[in-house]
Amino acid sequence: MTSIEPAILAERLAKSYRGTRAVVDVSLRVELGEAVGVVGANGAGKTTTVEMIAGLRVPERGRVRVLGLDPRRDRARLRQVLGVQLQQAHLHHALRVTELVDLYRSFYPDPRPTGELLDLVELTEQRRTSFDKLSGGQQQRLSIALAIAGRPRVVILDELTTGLDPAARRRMWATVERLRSEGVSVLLVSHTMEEVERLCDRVAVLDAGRVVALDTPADLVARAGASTLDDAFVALTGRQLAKEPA
Ligand SMILES: Nc1ncnc2c1ncn2[C@@H]1O[C@H](COP(=O)(O)OP(=O)(O)OP(=O)(O)O)[C@@H](O)[C@H]1O
Repeated sequence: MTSIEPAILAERLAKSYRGTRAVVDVSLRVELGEAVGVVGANGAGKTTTVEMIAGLRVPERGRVRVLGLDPRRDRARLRQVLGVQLQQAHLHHALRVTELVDLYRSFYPDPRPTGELLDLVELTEQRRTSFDKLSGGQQQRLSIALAIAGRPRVVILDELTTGLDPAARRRMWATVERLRSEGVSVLLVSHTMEEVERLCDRVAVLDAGRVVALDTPADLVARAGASTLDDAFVALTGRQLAKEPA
């Protein structure tokens, strides 16, 4: 691992599930300290892509490197530098919030303090609540705290704010901005154009398992001859954005 390696390098990834071609050909690169958004309609292949980058799914084709590490060969080292928050957290439901946070902290040599993590995601009041008694948004916020417990250098956030109320969403954005100010590289899957515009340097637009555009938000808008990123998305993919639940 050298310092000149990009944070994330994904080359020509492909993955099918029993005949469904989820990812056909995806390449993307996240430079050190950069935040890249991944947008696309439901089923475009976003989660499958980030799961392959995180080493949670084996690509059928293509190559992934995270800070120069191979997610499969260098699994133990990768765990020390990569934080992953996925759409559905598979956590031990009977454990309390602090127990889960402390369990995750125990995996790392220099974890963030428990109090700081709970504070960042505003779960201090719920610290003694078991995971299965948290609301959906609280579970989501906890999964973000766990993803950053080990001070990762790269984070993958899959639908960071889906299901969060507007105030919680803004706090999550502030958390990502703080990570960025610490030099953390970010790959962020999102359905919210406002979110990627605010948080990301560049945005990859996925459609039917392929990257159809990868550029700064401003250049995507200009290239599509659109006036907003929402409009650019529709022009680039021919699809309406999935509406978030109110
Ligand atoms: N475990 C699985 N088994 C079978 N098919 C799957 C599985 N996971 C995803 N798929 C299919 O692969 C395709 C891509 O799914 P994926 O979850 O990667 O898309 P996505 O862009 O993240 O969608 P969303 O915005 O709805 O989260 C879809 O057609 C989906 O139905």
